[in-house]
Amino acid sequence: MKILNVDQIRALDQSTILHEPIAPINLMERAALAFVDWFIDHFPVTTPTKVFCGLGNNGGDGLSIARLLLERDYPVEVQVVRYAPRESDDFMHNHRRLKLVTENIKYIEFSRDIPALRHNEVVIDAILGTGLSRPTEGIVKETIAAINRAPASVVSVDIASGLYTDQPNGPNDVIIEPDYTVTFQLPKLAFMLPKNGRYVGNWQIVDIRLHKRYIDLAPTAYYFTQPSEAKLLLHKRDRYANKGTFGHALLYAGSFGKIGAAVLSARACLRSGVGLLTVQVPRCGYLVLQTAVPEAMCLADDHQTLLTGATEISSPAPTDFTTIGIGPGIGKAPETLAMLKKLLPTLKKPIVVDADALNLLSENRELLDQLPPNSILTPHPKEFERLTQKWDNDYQKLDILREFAKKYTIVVVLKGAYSAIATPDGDIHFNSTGNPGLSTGGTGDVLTGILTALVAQGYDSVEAAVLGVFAHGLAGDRVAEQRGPIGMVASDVIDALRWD
Ligand SMILES: NC(=O)C1=CN([C@@H]2O[C@H](COP(=O)(O)OP(=O)(O)OC[C@H]3O[C@@H](n4cnc5c(N)ncnc54)[C@H](OP(=O)(O)O)[C@@H]3O)[C@@H](O)[C@H]2O)[C@H](O)CC1
Ligand SMILES: [K+]
Repeated sequence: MKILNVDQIRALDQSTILHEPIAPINLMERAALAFVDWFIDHFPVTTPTKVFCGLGNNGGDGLSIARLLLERDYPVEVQVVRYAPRESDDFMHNHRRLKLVTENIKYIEFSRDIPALRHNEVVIDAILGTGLSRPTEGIVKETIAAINRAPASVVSVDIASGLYTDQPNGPNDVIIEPDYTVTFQLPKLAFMLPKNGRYVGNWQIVDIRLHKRYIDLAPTAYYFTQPSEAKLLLHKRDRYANKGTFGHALLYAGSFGKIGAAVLSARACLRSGVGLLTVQVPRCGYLVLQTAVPEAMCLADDHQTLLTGATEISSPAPTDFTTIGIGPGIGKAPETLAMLKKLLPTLKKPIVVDADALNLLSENRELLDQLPPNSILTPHPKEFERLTQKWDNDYQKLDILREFAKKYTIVVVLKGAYSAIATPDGDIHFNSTGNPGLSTGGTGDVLTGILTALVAQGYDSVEAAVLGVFAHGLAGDRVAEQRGPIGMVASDVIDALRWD
């Protein structure tokens, strides 16, 4: 699913009006109906509801929503925030239609006009939408602040009033903090950014049948992965395939006290369809691996407690493997750094790099140029900051992410909510699965195993990252459904992985 910028959203509106064709007021009515269908599924007809309307089309939506709810016997009061002397044409049209249904339309011009809001009420926020062009001020700001202070539930129409669609807000901007945002047709970039969480709430898309051709042709760098899109990436298995068909992966993982990371990444790799797996661990981990993951072959490093890359038996060369995953639990010992320095220049095929292998790269940035093209790095925000720089806001973070992936011709999975996958050609795919339960030790090791398995099976790196991150988050969602997010452990995620 594409994420369009505010100018494209406006052009999409116009394109729909022109090509369907449909009168603007009827498109507004369609949007209002889609919102109301959602609303009546979530709030009973007895719910006291206050609709706060601005003077533009977001406000026009609000007037239409108020009328439709009144026609469905909801107890609705309309509060028009009169922050400017003029209203949009569609606002006026809906204002006239609403007056046919109710006289109970109040106007907020001064602080004293702002109504009290009780805990059992629901506020529908239709003050400002994607037309926001400056920080809220005056009576708009006061009304928003009063709504935020009130105990009532809040549902924002299209986007929280005061939140920019695709640019950073200022630190002191006053923005609605909704419980829900019901947005039209496509997600907004603002919804994808961690710092905006409190200004988005639980967001839902309602389809208002905007011009599909415009969407299909609209250029964008931002995408939001849908289940159907992830499913399309899945390679079908040929009945005559054999284990050699699905690659032989090599994982470098573990150090004394962190052999569990090797176990988790190995098990996840096997649960993600790799044909054969070899895991190189420090000698102290050899018995653990062979016991905990009998399906994996194991190379014991010469060193008792950490990885040096040397093994006493004549093992296959790293380049003999289909792909390599490196990082889970490996630590940052000088000997392990030496191993990484020796390994990287010999590799040509994409590898998966995580955890302390990333931190070693951060401390030795000249190694970044030696990463094989299309390798996949999986930093969490702190690791990414060490790899690159500090950022002032989430939008700047996305620019840094995009430039970094392009500069080194790599795929970067910036983990978090929502995980952002940057590709070598400058796109960013936001993942749509996952939950806070995944913030538990070892889930990163699981993801490394998954991605290594997918690359070993022949998925190109972007496909592997988009599909692997999606499947990882979806497995976490299954676990959260069964047992709640608290108490989820990384092993549960492995057991909940599905590839059908
Ligand atoms: N395709 C769709 O998604 C559809 C969306 N619809 C709805 O339309 C709004 C966007 O409506 P628009 O009229 O463009 O803008 P807003 O309603 O968000 O804002 C109205 C005007 O308010 C002024 N403005 C901007 N910032 C502020 C501010 N901080 N304080 C006060 N006023 C502000 C600005 O006008 P100016 O001339 O003052 O700059 C805005 O134009 C979208 O969000 C949807 O709800 C359609 O209804 C259906 C299709
Ligand atoms: K709004």
